[in-house]
Amino acid sequence: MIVLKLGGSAITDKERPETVDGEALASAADAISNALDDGLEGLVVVHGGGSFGHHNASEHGVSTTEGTRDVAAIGDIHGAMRTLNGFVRKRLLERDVSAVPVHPFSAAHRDGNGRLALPTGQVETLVGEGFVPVLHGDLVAHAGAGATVVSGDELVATLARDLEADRIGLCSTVPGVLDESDEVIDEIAAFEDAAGVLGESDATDVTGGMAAKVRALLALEAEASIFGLEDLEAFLAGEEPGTTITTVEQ
Ligand SMILES: Nc1ncnc2c1ncn2[C@@H]1O[C@H](COP(=O)(O)OP(=O)(O)OP(=O)(O)O)[C@@H](O)[C@H]1O
Ligand SMILES: C=C(C)CCOP(=O)(O)O
Repeated sequence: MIVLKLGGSAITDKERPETVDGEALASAADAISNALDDGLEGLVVVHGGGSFGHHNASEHGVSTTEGTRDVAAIGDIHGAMRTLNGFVRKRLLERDVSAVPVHPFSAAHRDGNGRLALPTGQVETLVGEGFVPVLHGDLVAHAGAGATVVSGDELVATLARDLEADRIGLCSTVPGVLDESDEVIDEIAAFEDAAGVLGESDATDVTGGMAAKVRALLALEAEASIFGLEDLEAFLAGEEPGTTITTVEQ
């Protein structure tokens, strides 16, 4: 089982609100379709927001911890992510990938401590039936806070754990985690290894950018890779491009 996140910053045009990067999304869809044609089985796709979702959430003052009870704001933020989900699935369907939507707002929630609960039975069953579920960063019901943002990275972490993923890939707009000289760091085994260079996103981003990504992946038992779009095909073929987030015995 592979859990793959298509970073919002990789598949959208960050400079323009609610604009897909058509070429980038097409190339991601090509890589996925080719890998399935080559025999890959068991793929779950999660995509982030990029120029969708983040600015809507930011305008409404909503983040992973600051919630809203304003139904118009919820419609706006969730609606933007559904729109992007439609674009992603369309590009996959055009290439005969059996992509189906799974919207976290309808299934997941956070408890009063902000802990995420995401049922994964439907995702597992869909994969078993030959589908490619396509989830997305979203809003979720949050006890005591209304609705808060859940990032695609958090969804990846939960799915990877519950579905016992063999491989986890985060395809972003950068070729990996970069050091002070903008060189890709091959391996990160502890947050301290890269704490000095881990920052937020350059774009409007309510979910914490690269630092949050590395933190979420370090908590997992399986190894994960962070890489750029140009390495998606290699990752799906079994290679470990970009930065590998290694696991520590727990
Ligand atoms: N050390 C670092 N190495 C690489 N990128 C970094 C680093 N520190 C901060 N960043 C920022 O993190 C961004 C990647 O995180 P971001 O959350 O934007 O990615 P994404 O998952 O592709 O997008 P989204 O969150 O919209 O789904 C990079 O574009 C860069 O601006
Ligand atoms: C901003 C929203 C609603 C989702 C963000 O998901 P992410 O881009 O994976 O952090």
